Order: sequence, then structure tokens, then C-alpha cells
Amino acid sequence: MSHSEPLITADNLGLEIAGRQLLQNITLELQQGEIVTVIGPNGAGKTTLLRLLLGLTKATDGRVWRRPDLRIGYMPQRLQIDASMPMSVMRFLLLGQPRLGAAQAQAALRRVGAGQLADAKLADLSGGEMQRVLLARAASRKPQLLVLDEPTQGVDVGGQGEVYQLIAALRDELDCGVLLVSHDLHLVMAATDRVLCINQHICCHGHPEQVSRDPAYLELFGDKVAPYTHQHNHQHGLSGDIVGAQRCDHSARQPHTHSANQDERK
Ligand SMILES: Nc1ncnc2c1ncn2[C@@H]1O[C@H](COP(=O)(O)OP(=O)(O)OP(=O)(O)O)[C@@H](O)[C@H]1O
Repeated sequence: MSHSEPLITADNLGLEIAGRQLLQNITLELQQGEIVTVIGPNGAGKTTLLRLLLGLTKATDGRVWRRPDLRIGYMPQRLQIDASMPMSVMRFLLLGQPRLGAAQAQAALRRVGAGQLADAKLADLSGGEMQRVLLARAASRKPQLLVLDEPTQGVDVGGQGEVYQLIAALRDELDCGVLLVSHDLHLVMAATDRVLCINQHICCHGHPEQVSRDPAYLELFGDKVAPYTHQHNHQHGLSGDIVGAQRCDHSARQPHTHSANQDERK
């Protein structure tokens, strides 16, 4: 299989539910071996975008293409099962993964520094331990694409950088693509090849340093030191909705391709 074929391509994706435009004009490409981080404020549509890309929600506009038989490891933002169920971590890892053996599950736990948690009850885990277990589960089937929704939720500040280093190491080991959602660009910068900053639409995208200086990013994340120069002709309300009739046109700025990114990756 050619490495230049993307894992996922999204072309002008949009989603409208009950007359509300949750996402529009999202175009992106994700290659094998690449870490792409989606950032944006609460309600920006980050989780919704992941769900569209995974095929869990159907777009009302545009197209998603996934490499045929793509093996995906998905770490959702919220656990779908009741964490208070009397279930061990090992049982949780094996749940719904008939091809995964106990030895593989144990190895996946060890890999994320959670080997000692195999017999622990899910309900007893701390927030940070739970995130590691979810990461182990997502990585256990040796995915070609890891999709991680806020992987450091509940992890203390000191441990957050460690989790991102772990994700970068997993990318190297599995040679997989990684699509992750984060609130904090500065935290993920070192472990990210490309950033997509969204708020219903793509506000800006590119290499992390580039995005961190982009006025559209600074506007969203409130860096008051930087001068405001972006031609943003609308504002976003608290819920993230676009306030005012006009929209800014980011469609001319297309995400660049992986070959350039890979070359530039340190
Ligand atoms: N099935 C749905 N029906 C209607 N509205 C929805 C649906 N799914 C999501 N939304 C709305 O879409 C918006 C985006 O939600 P989403 O969870 O994608 O945001 P997010 O960027 O991941 O937010 P957060 O950072 O808070 O996790 C929210 O206002 C949410 O209420």
C-alpha cells in the first residue's frame, strides 16, 4: 500500500442539525505517521468533526474518504459504559475486542505505564489512570489511525506533557496516524505536526508555531498581547455560534500535504 495515500480525506465537510450549522467547509487530509491536532473552544465542533471522520455521524455536506479496511483505535472523550460498573481494567480492555488476547492487553497497559492496573476496578481509577487505560485500549489493536478525544482530560498538569510524549512515541512505534483533540495548543505543540483550529469552520491551520501566532487563533484563545490583524468579519458567541450575518472565508487556505510535513518534522 502506498504511503502517499492518505488515511483519511475530508472534503468540504458540513453538518447541519435542526437548522443549526454545527460544522462547515472542513477540508483536511491525514497521512500515516502524522499527528494532527484539532483545537477550538468549547462547542466548536471538535468531537462532532471526529465523529464525522470516523463515520459515526453522517455529514450533510461534503465527503469523507477513509482508506479501505482502515484499523482505527478510538479514545472517546466520555466513556460509553458506566464507569461504576464492577468491571476490571483487563475485562474492559478485552470487551468487544475478540481478537485481543490477555497477554496483548497486558502489554498495551504496560506500554502506557499502567501495567499494575490490570486487576483494578474501573470505578476506582483516578482521572489520569482512566485516561491511560483508555489510551491502552485504543492502541491495543495496533491501529493504523489513533483518534484521541481530549486524551489528557483529568490528568494533572505535570502528567499532561507525559501523555503527549507517550502518544508521539506510540505514533513512532505503530507508524500510525494520530488525530487528536485538545484545548491547549502549547501543551501539544511539541508532539504535533499540524494543527487545525476550528470554530464551526477552519479558523486557521498549519504547523503549531504558525498557528500559535495566527490572529484567528489568538482571537479565539484570547492572547491579548498580540496585535489583532486578522480580517475576521464576524464574532463568536459563548456557545461558539457565529454572531452576525457575514462569515470569513478561510476556504482559500487549504491544509498542506504530508510530504512537506514529514520532511519538516523533527
Ligand atoms: N447530535 C447533536 N444534535 C444537536 N446538536 C449537537 C449534536 N452533537 C453535537 N451538538 C452540538 O454541536 C456543538 C459542538 O459540539 P462538540 O461536542 O462537537 O463540541 P466540542 O468542540 O467537542 O466541545 P468541547 O470542547 O466542549 O468538548 C455543541 O453546541 C453541541 O451541543
